[in-house]
Amino acid sequence: MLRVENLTVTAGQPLLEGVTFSVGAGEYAVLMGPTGSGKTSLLETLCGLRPRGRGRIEIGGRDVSRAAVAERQIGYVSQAASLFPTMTVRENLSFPGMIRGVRAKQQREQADELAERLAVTHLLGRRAADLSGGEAQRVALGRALASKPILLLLDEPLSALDHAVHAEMVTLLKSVQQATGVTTLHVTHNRVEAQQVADRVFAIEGRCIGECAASPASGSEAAR
Ligand SMILES: Nc1ncnc2c1ncn2[C@@H]1O[C@H](COP(=O)(O)OP(=O)(O)OP(=O)(O)O)[C@@H](O)[C@H]1O
Repeated sequence: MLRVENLTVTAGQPLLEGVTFSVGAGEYAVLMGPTGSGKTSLLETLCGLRPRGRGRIEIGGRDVSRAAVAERQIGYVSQAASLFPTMTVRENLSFPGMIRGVRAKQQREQADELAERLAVTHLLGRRAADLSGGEAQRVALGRALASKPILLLLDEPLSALDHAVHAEMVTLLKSVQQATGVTTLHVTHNRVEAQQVADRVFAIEGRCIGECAASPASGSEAAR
């Protein structure tokens, strides 16, 4: 689970203040908010990539407010898939295991299992630079899951995909999240996407975050 208490998010200047919310273990939460309101900065703060002004971040019942990035047990898929372009898909999927000192055989087995789950087995030998946008996002999701995170952060993972691939990825994201049970926080501008995946929806209002009582798509147009 993720619990955030009274957090300040800064990027040069304070963006969000008194941020307090929680996502239960195994829940799929979506965060929405206007462009430039601080969604990416919040995710980066949760990861430890950006200094936290003040406040407390608890992941899986552990206070990680001062923990190093690698100790937070977070899988992060950023806006651009950010794969290692000259590495193959297998090498990208094996990378988290490799830096944790996992044995080569286990790395191979884990890459095979993730590739099967994400339907990219046929791409294992291909360089990441040669993947389509949808393929790259599948692999980025696999790489984020390879470290067996207890919290998965997704920053607009589907925003660059065409309609058909987008629909496939929504189904895949939801099924992978349910199968792994990983607590998830997914940033999107797309209200329909939010409605399709979310157990709970949060929105940035001013400098704070509030929970939306109703489904974000009801009675309104999709933001897409
Ligand atoms: N390193 C930085 N130094 C100064 N300002 C920054 C820095 N990083 C981000 N910002 C600013 O902070 C604000 C919030 O940026 P952020 O990327 O968190 O917004 P966002 O809600 O994710 O936006 P979008 O929906 O467009 O992706 C923006 O005005 C951005 O220009």
